[in-house]
Amino acid sequence: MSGLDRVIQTLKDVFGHDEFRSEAQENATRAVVRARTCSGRKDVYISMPTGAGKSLCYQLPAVMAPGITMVVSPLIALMQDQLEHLRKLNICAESLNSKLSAKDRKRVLADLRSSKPKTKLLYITPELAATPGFQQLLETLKTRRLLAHLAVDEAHCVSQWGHDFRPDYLKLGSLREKLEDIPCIALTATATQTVQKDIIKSLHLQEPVQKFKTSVFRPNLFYDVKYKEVLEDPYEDLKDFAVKALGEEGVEPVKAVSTLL
Ligand SMILES: Nc1ncnc2c1ncn2[C@@H]1O[C@H](COP(=O)(O)OP(=O)(O)OP(=O)(O)O)[C@@H](O)[C@H]1O
Repeated sequence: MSGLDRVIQTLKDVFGHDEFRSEAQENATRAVVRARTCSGRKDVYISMPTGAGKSLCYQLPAVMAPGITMVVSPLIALMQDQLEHLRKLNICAESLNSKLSAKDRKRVLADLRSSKPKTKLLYITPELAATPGFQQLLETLKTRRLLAHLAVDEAHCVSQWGHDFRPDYLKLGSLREKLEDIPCIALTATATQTVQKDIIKSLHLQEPVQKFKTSVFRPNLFYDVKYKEVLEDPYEDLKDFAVKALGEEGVEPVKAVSTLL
């Protein structure tokens, strides 16, 4: 089966989606798949709004590739969400973080040190990435040619111009230097040109970087201000709005309610 067909097959069989959500999602995913197999043009930068399906762009290639994809994520809660999602799909995903029990840590490390690790995606915090113990583990994985990709989620945390600057993200530059042969994928939902430049520089993404960007404009989100002083009955007005939103065709109730928050 050709590489392209395998992408669609994996999308359907493993992730349960009939099609890609957008052209950008498809192009970015295919670029990450190709990054391991062709020389040159390896690193990928993905900027798409929240909920656009950025995670699939590294998770699908991770499933297709032999070896382990390492994912840097800034929050343990975010990691947990991803782990739950992947495990429901029967994808072997693990994490190493400060909240892990000693027993689980031992189990994860034993798998990583085994001759054929089952782990396909390993989620780590930027703090852990910088520790000597982890660097040693990484070196071993690299020597054994077990590293497929390095994905950096919420990559804008690397930039002091971004809204979520995390000093530990800066240490990822030296991690990247040690893994310069491994394709790197930087993902963010919020990146201005300045932040984009910072990400590319700090993570030592190799030029020419392949960039996939979609507009952050979200047509389903809007702000509306009503002064309750001029409303006859503000609660009745809010109730009417909620009922209308919940009843709107094609709008899922949860999304409609979140509009009210
Ligand atoms: N091709 C697809 N078809 C249908 N659903 C999809 C597709 N790709 C992703 N999704 C779903 O879209 C939702 C959002 O995906 P995801 O969490 O990857 O978004 P994101 O862009 O990473 O958002 P964030 O910026 O919050 O990390 C998930 O429930 C995911 O399963």
